[in-house]
Parts: sequence; C-alpha cells; structure tokens
Amino acid sequence: MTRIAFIGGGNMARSLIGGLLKTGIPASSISVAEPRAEARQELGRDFGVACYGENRLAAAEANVLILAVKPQIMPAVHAELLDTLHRQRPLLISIAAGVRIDQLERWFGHTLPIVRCMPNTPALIGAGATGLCANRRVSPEQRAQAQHIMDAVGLTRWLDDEAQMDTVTAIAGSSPAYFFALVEALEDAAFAQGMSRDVARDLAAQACLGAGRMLTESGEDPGVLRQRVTSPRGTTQAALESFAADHFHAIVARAVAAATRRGGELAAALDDTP
Ligand SMILES: NC(=O)C1=CN([C@@H]2O[C@H](COP(=O)(O)OP(=O)(O)OC[C@H]3O[C@@H](n4cnc5c(N)ncnc54)[C@H](O)[C@@H]3O)[C@@H](O)[C@H]2O)C=CC1
Ligand SMILES: O=C(O)[C@@H]1CCC=N1
Repeated sequence: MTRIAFIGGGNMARSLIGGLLKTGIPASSISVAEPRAEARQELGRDFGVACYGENRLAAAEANVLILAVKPQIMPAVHAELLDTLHRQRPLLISIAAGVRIDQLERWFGHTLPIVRCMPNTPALIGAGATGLCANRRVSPEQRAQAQHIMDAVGLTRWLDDEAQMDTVTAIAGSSPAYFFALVEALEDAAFAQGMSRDVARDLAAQACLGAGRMLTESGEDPGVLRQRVTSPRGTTQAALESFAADHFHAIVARAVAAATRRGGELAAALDDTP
C-alpha cells in the first residue's frame, strides 16, 4: 500500500492532498509535516490527514516522501530525515522549483530513487499539469507509482532531459498565475469602461474556462481556435492587432525566459550548500 508523507504543508501540498483525496485515496494513507501549528490545524480540519510538527514523525511510515518545501529549505530538511531515509528507502518526489536531481542526491543520498517533478495548483481540482523526470535508481514500479500519484491530480508528461524542467516550471508550474493575471487585467479594463467588477470577473473567468476546455477537449490547434473567433476586420482582430503592436509574443517569451532563468538561479544558489 502506498503511504505518502508530505514534507511541507503549504499551498502546493494542499493542492496535491485535496486532489488526491478527491480520487478516493484514503486520508489515513497521507501524513504531513508542517512546522506552522495553524497550518497543521487547517490541514487536519480540511482534509482529515495526520499532521506533525516534526518531519521525522510524518515520514515514519511512508514509502513515498513528497518534498514540498521552498527550494531554500530543502538542504535543511534532509538532516532530520536521514535515519528514516536509510531505514525505509522511500521513493523521494521533489516538487521544488529549480532544485536539481544531483543536488537532491547530494543532500538525501546517492542511492535513493528520486523523481523531480513540477506540478501546479490546479491539481486541487484534478486539472493539474505535471512534468516529471527520474534518476537511475527509480524502478519501473516506482516510476509508475509517481505517475499514478500525479495522474490522480491531472495530466502528466515525462521529460527525458532534466534541463527542460525549468521550462516546465515556466509554462506549467507558474502559468496558472499568468492566466489569473490576464483575468485580473480584463477585469480592470472592463471596470475602467464602467462595468461592475463582479460581472466583468464572471465573464472573463468563464471565457478563460471555455477557452481552456476547448483547447484541451477539441484536439484542435490553438491557432485554428483563435481564427474561428476572429472575424475579418471585426472586434477580435482589432484586439489581436493591438496585442501584436505591443509585441505580445515577445512579452510572453521574455516572461517565460525570466521564469526559466529564475529556476536555474534558485538551484545555483544552493550549489555550495552542504
Ligand atoms: N505554489 C505553486 O504553485 C507551486 C509550488 N511548487 C513548489 O512547491 C514548493 C512549495 O511551494 P508552496 O507550497 O507554494 O510554498 P508554501 O510556502 O506555501 O509551503 C511550504 C511549506 O513548507 C513549510 N516548511 C518550512 N520549513 C519547513 C521544514 N523545515 N520542514 C517542513 N516544512 C517546512 C512552511 O511552513 C510552508 O507551509 C516549492 O518548492 C515550490 O517551488 C511547485 C509547483 C507549483
Ligand atoms: O513561483 C514559484 O517559484 C513556484 C514554482 C512554480 C509555481 N510557484
């Protein structure tokens, strides 16, 4: 039986736990280590999972350990877990942005099976998107186990080349925030034209949902879907030409490059950490 311990019970852990429970995984098979008492209370209340203030206690029975702390915290958590790691040899799944497999091996042990993955918060509603890659120690069964956990909360894609994981972070891990920012901008624009914020938000959010569903359910190219909205010399063309004049593609490319670069910087800052 899979027993999962989350190390860190913050935003992303909550999204994954909520998504996993919705798929029928029992709360009794999940434990969480979280230093903040208030967050522990909320996790227990919202999800019925066992919560501990110490990593060692949460990990005691686990055969899968999901490392869900900030990248900067990662080197600190390993010391507390060394005994458990050597006794149980769990599958380690890191969701930390930037942190590389070679760094995880250095901190947690070179012989452990490690999967580095990058999920996103829509996992909470089963609509997550996760990129994964594995070290050589991961058995086919453990690979399937990691995929099973992430499949439970959305779409999964394996990457052969770990170097692409920072791009995964930029276009999937972080990108829900880009879509939220677009809805915020649409709401602001409509408000500036006199519309109430509530109505503007509802309409923009539903358009976002509808576009997302068409993209994922129709199997059609985004460019084709875009053209179908765009009547010649109509309103959409006017808006898209305005985007193009403001170099929309270049703006997005620069943002994706910035997020990708930041992933590398987060890891580089940890290179000298023992
Ligand atoms: N928020 C997101 O959309 C995504 C986040 N991630 C990654 O997930 C990881 C966690 O991010 P968030 O959940 O957003 O951050 P968060 O700050 O909400 O959660 C981290 C949690 O770790 C706890 N913590 C701090 N020190 C600890 C320790 N020594 N032992 C155990 N727990 C400790 C904190 O109290 C906090 O609740 C990061 O590495 C991030 O890169 C990955 C994909 C998406
Ligand atoms: O912003 C971050 O660093 C994390 C990783 C992807 C989403 N949130």
